[in-house]
Amino acid sequence: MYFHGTSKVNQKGHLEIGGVDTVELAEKYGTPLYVYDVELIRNRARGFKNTFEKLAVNAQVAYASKAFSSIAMINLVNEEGLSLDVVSGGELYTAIAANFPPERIHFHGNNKSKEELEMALHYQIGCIVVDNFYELELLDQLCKERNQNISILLRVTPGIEAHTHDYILTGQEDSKFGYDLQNGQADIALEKALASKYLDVLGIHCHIGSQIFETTGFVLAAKKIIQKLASWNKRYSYFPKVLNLGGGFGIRYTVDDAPLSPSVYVSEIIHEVREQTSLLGLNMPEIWIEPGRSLVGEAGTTLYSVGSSKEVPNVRKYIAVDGGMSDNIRPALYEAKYEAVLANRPNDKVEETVSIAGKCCESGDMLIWDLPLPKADCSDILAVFCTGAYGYSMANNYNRIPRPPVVFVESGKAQLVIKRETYEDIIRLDMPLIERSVIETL
Ligand SMILES: Cc1ncc(COP(=O)(O)O)c(C=O)c1O
Ligand SMILES: N[C@@H](CCCC[NH3+])C(=O)O
Repeated sequence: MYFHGTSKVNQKGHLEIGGVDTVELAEKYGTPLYVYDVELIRNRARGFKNTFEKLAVNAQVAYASKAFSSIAMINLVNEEGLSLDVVSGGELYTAIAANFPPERIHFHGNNKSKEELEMALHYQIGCIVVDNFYELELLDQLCKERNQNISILLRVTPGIEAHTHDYILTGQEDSKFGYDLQNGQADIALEKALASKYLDVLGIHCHIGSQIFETTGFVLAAKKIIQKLASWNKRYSYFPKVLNLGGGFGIRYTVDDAPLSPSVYVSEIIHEVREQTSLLGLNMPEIWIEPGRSLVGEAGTTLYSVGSSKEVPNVRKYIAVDGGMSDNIRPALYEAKYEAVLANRPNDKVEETVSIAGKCCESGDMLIWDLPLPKADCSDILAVFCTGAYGYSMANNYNRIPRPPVVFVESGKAQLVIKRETYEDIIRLDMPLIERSVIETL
């Protein structure tokens, strides 16, 4: 069994994370429960930052908070001196509520609303990553009304097909995101942005996709963009201060995944940018990246209580847990694979192969197919590894299931950072049906 970060088997024979016994965590906070290994997150953050420092490159590492956003998480990101990428008013609101310095916030999104852009202007955030012509005009107009300037990055799609699941590809030509680098759209966007009195074009952004295991896509994207920058330099006398190459660095969910270390991704990208810029006689821009999954994914473990089971003779055995697609929709959405152990006896001999079902009323609510396990029953706790990214952040209330709490563990201490939702929370926004005669017409 592969253990991430500080996870190990302790003297009681239980799974321990961050020096805390997970069986005790399950007893204290109940299940399902998301547990985050804070030391692992810190080490990843430092791994990215230190590589840039060693290579003497001006850089910003921005945590893509869509992977997991909460006030404590944003506090941790701030403690580690990272910047922050937000993609909605809700993520921005969380960052502001966590007292994150607005000047280190970058705002993404392919359809930011007027209200969201106004919010970003109000808080004077570091930059807005402009995605399309509609946004460019809207932002320019809002800045004019407020007589305010804002820094922007232009998001381009470099026409790269990274090797990953189709649903998490973003850098290809046929994508809803960004200005196409090759068909002239990006040139027009730059002309328009440079002509604006209010928009300061700080740089260019691209993000080619997620859960990527090779450097080829990043390197190719960097090369294509720098070649375009050379032509923009000649044509518009414009050269960006910043080149943001996005996130997408892959992690190890299962034995089949072989991610590179942060230092390899970063060094190869920097190598290419240095080579291309010096070849074309250009300055070295500041390099920004936006890791999400690679900072928090492996740090998260979900603890579930084992419940019912069902044997389909000669086919398979289902074991159901007290969560499912409501706290982890990735298997249903992307056929994502996970590994798991029994937290209360991870070293016990494997006796059978079972499939882990969730409790939602949906046949597709399966968390793991064909998992080798000891014979498990309702006295067992199942620990599913690597659920830290896009787990809580994509959790939902399907079947009106309350979302689980989140606990941070570090150096033998546990802290509840998101409470368990209650049934009252579930009906909080509901309004009763009222007499037709008293309903006001619009
Ligand atoms: C623009 C942008 N930046 C960063 C990320 C973070 O990606 P990941 O979590 O794969 O590092 C995403 C998500 O894919 C994204 O869309
Ligand atoms: N939510 C996706 C990745 C999308 C990343 C955001 N562009 C996942 O769980 O893998």
